[in-house]
Amino acid sequence: MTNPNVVLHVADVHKRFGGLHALADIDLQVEEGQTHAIIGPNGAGKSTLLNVIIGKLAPTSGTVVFDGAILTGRKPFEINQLGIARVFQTPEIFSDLSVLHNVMIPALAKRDGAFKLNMLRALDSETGIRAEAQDMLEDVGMTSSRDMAAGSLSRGDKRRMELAMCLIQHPRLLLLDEPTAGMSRHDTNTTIELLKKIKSRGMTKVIIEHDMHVVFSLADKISVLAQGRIIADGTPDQVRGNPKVQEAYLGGTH
Ligand SMILES: Nc1ncnc2c1ncn2[C@@H]1O[C@H](COP(=O)(O)OP(=O)(O)OP(=O)(O)O)[C@@H](O)[C@H]1O
Repeated sequence: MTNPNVVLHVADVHKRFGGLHALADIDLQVEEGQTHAIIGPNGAGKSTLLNVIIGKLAPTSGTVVFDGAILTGRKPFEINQLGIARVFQTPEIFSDLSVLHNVMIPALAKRDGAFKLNMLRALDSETGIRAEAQDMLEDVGMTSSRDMAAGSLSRGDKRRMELAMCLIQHPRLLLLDEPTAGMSRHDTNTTIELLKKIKSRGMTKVIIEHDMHVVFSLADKISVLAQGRIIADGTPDQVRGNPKVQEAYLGGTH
């Protein structure tokens, strides 16, 4: 039976790269308001799965349904417009522009349907979006960096800025690809607190993460991928106690 709380359903998805079966038989159901972590060893298929969800890769077979709409076959910007935003492993930012302007651009692009070069000229006249971008920067604790060139930020601050760039789009589903990669323990803990704050507002999140401290601090549900298949699925306690997971992942080098 279909669970009415499921907002994202990856149904029977396969992805082949030539002879490599990178995703096999993937069935993933993400419930509204939950933080769903996808973990697994290197090469398990996590990024491939995320890329299938956001429309960057077409599955070989199977479908992805978000909030009743079939995503399969749609372009990444169309999927973004339906309410899915992604925080990348490597932030995509405009290095020469200020932090504030970087946060304004996704809001303008969403409003106008696509990014246009003349947006850069119009940035200062967009007072409403400017005020909202300032609020987002306050949320991620970056008000004092507002006028700095984005390229001069530390790695941790770039990632926090990118989170503000996603939040300003008011996504229904936020996809996070290793949000704390390369961060110090202090920045990691700040990011965990920030993501908990977002969760308390009811935003649904799918998170790929290698750091088990982050996963177990944030996740309501965990799906474990190994060699392209989901080998376990459940609450953190269920997954932690699953011998298959311990063998494939937790007991390994991670
Ligand atoms: N575009 C591609 N063409 C061919 N093979 C690919 C492509 N993208 C990924 N693969 C292969 O698919 C498998 C899954 O890769 P993927 O990057 O999804 O794993 P991952 O779980 O995200 O790994 P990591 O934790 O190292 O980022 C790997 O064997 C990888 O080499």
